[in-house]
Amino acid sequence: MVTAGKDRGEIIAQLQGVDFSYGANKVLEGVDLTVRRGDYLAVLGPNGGGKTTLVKLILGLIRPDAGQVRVFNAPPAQTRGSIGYVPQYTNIRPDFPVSALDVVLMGLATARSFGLRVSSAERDRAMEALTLVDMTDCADRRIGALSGGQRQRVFIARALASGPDLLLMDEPTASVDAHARFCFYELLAELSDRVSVVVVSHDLSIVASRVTAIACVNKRLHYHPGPELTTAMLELMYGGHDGHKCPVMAFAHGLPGIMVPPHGKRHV
Ligand SMILES: Nc1ncnc2c1ncn2[C@@H]1O[C@H](COP(=O)(O)OP(=O)(O)OP(=O)(O)O)[C@@H](O)[C@H]1O
Repeated sequence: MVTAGKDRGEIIAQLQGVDFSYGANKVLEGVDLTVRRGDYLAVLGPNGGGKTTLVKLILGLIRPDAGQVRVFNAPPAQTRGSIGYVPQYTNIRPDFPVSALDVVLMGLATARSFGLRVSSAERDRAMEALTLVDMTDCADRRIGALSGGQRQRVFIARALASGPDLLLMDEPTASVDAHARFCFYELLAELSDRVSVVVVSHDLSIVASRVTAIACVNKRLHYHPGPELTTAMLELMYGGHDGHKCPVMAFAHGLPGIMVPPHGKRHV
């Protein structure tokens, strides 16, 4: 079901020289990004910086004004099945009458006709996906009765059920408390051995998890192939320059797990 054993390092998604505007509002400019098999990439940036727009481009929901987006070297609209997408958390009615397992089975719905009975093989596949996110105990529980963090795991299982090559998540920890968030990031690190992971987040603490790379987006994209936030990245995200540090930069310099080289000693 998942992609363990495939060629680590193979290019899965690639953006080259991408510009995108909503009308007169230029949101992304000259964006280059390569996602490879085995990556666990955190995409950070301020509100309105263009992170969700980047996600939509990779999903092929919108097309760039300039440059190109390729997924497995094809237009993303043709290779959508290779991406498991976990959208930003949306409220679910607590009395919504579907179980966690039903939700995961929905991830297989495109692979079979709606309305057909679920086969035992599909059920096994859905349970396997729930095992990957450590949620088998909750398979029969109502989705609306689960905590925000548990629900997120079920939505990840739904995205994994069809065996994607890339797990793409937009703000998955919005409704998850600090402790559960740490466990959640550990889970993503474990999953990245089987499926490449790209996580859009506002949460700088993700950098202290086992991410393999960071991309900071604020119209332009700054990529760093390691789990460090560089000074250049913080400047891109939050502004400020030597002698006029913004509060986030001052904070980040003292945050355990976040390594910011001294000013004037930049990684990139
Ligand atoms: N459908 C749309 N039509 C017009 N403008 C849009 C649309 N979607 C986003 N924008 C604008 O594009 C810019 C980038 O938005 P985007 O959602 O990509 O940012 P983001 O980094 O994901 O922000 P956030 O962290 O707040 O979710 C913002 O100025 C936003 O107002």
